[in-house]
Amino acid sequence: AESAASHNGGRSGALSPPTVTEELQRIDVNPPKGTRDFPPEDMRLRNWLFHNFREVSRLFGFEEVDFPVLESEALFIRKAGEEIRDQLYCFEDRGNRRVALRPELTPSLARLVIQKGKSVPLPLKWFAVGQCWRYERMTRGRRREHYQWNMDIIGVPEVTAEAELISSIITFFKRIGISESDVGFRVSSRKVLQEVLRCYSIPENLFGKVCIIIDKIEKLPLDVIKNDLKSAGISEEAIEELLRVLSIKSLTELEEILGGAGEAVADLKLLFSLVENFGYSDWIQFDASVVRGLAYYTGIVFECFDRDGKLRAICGGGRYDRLLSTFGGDDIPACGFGFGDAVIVELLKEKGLLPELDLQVENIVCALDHNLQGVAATVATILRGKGQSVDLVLESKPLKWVFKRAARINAQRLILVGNTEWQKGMVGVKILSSGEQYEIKLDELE
Ligand SMILES: Nc1ccc(Br)nc1
Repeated sequence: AESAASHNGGRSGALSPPTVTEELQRIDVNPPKGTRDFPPEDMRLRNWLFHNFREVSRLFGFEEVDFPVLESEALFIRKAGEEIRDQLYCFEDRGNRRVALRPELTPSLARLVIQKGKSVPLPLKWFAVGQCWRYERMTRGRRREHYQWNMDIIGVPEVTAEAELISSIITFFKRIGISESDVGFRVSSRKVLQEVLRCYSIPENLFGKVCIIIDKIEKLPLDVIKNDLKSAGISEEAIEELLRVLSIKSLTELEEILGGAGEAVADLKLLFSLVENFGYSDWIQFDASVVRGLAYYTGIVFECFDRDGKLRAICGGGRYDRLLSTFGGDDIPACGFGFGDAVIVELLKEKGLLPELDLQVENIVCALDHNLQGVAATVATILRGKGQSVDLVLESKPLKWVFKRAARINAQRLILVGNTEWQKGMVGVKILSSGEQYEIKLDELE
């Protein structure tokens, strides 16, 4: 009954035929809305992308870290009106804890740095590649998950850290064939806004909220921005000055307006000179309107854009010197960036730079007679022991089927185990690209 049951769809007990509804009850085979599967060809591209993320991180001496995709919701509750908060994928677990699927990696990194405390001497150069989530109403049909590459330097107050991070991103672009004619960095500092707000005695605790409002300046009508700033308690005069400063397009002009004594101008001048030392001046430009949409940035901020203007920001980051102390940690300076796995693929498609990543198996091994299946497995084990990939044919199949599979998996070599050859301790080898074939002793196979 048991074996028969296994043949009627695994239903135990009476051998009644499946009812119509049971047969029609096929699960939804698509992934949840806004999420992606990675079948082999997509997984090869993702692995190629992540390999380049990790290779650049290694070249810059960064250590890989990771955190749970599920975090306490409290890590992401900030009161500055950020989109990331509005779209938090959060819920109450069975222990009545408020938890969230992480929307970004930086708060988790800050948590781990505080947890490690003095046991991890500064500076820290950590990187992570992790899936991040948002719950957005599907009306906009956007994704709800993406993978982010994050690089963070913890414990360095100087802008040499930001220069290093920008250099690492440019190194990544160069590795995959993207040049300064394809993309650029818009760079500014939140200290520009801070110095304006201070001139108008606007309290520091409004700083984050003002930045989040201004970050939407390209997406919302100007009068909405002005109303939001007014509602946040910013005077009309201060609003006019803020908007004037945000339209500045050169450091020289910025210095004329803010004066040369402030940190904003000093930081930006030093950053641009450091980036020039790397030979990367053509990659970056000052743009006072760059503020980024995360409340915790306190200094240099940057984002990378495609010069054709067809895509959303490719990556972005900046300095966040107060984040650790807001979590109750020491006052440790930090900066970092996030680089998503989706826009970069759109850019590579646009530029015809997607890599050719075919499956490649070195050997397909097949027993010509069923009684030689064990020998075929031994041949596979020997080859694998030599570091060679082997697709072992696991069933009795006609040779035509084997050749068809060999072509589909792009095998380089067909190893045939047949009685005639095996009597002599030999196996048959066929090089599938040239058609060359020969017999060889098993212990000479390499
Ligand atoms: N933060 C975030 C998370 C997930 C996606 Br898709 N985009 C942005």
